[in-house]
Amino acid sequence: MTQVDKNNDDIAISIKNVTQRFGDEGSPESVLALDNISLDIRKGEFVCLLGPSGCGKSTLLNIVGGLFRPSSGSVTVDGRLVDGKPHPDKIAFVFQESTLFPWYTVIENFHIALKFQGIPKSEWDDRAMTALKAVGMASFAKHYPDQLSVGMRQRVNMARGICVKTGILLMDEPFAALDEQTRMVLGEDLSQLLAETGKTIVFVTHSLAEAVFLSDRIAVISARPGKIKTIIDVKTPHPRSPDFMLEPRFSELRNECYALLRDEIRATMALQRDPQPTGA
Ligand SMILES: Nc1ncnc2c1ncn2[C@@H]1O[C@H](COP(=O)(O)OP(=O)(O)OP(=O)(O)O)[C@@H](O)[C@H]1O
Repeated sequence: MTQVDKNNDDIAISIKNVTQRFGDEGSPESVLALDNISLDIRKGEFVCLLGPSGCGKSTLLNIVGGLFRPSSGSVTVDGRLVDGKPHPDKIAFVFQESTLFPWYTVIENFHIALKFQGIPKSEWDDRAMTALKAVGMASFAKHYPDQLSVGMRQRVNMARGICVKTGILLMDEPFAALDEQTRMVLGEDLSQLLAETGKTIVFVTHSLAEAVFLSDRIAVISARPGKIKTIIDVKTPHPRSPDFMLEPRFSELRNECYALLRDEIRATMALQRDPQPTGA
């Protein structure tokens, strides 16, 4: 399914007919990971990529982030072609594992990211402390990463992604290693930060509840080769409070996502049991 927004000024990321094949077509190791994906993401929008394991969510995120070039199709960010090169002035990443440098303190880790972005030194502390306060970690600025719990490290990691002045944040299962309560609190923090900063966020998750709680739109992706199966509009403004999860609409959307995914998960399991011989 193609989702195209007609108002180009409003579009932060435009993904057009992106197909990704790993390995040479016809060779035994060839994998068609993404098949003709098109999606326009508006400025300030929060879009989740939701789909079964191996459907190509991370591959798509990495192509959008310029970590590599797709086999065919294109991605533009603010109208500029992302040509297999990272654009650290426009796009920041937050990964599942904390990517903090262990030999620097929390605040020094922020300084490095801000320096890399060319932000004047006079702004570093203000920016870092504002972001750390937003995730309740200001009193840990002088700690080293290994003095923090996994959840605390990931809060810092998220705050660092937010404090840099890119308009776009790509988040690949940033809460996957965390317990459910911490995930919920960080989800609330993220919804608040989204409302305050107006960043465009593309977020990969396996959690249906997380997808519904955070997203403006959920792109449900089919089993490999990944295609957009449907787009679900959530239509509740940010910031969202935990009360949103008690609304009947929340359960309805969650159930809708599950109904859409169930067959895809079965298809993935069948593919894993009985892999296609070549090129699938
Ligand atoms: N560098 C690579 N070389 C070869 N195949 C790859 C490469 N990266 C990904 N793949 C394959 O492409 C497919 C999609 O992988 P990807 O990691 O994007 O899926 P995903 O939806 O993010 O999975 P998960 O939810 O399990 O993290 C998988 O079959 C994977 O094995």
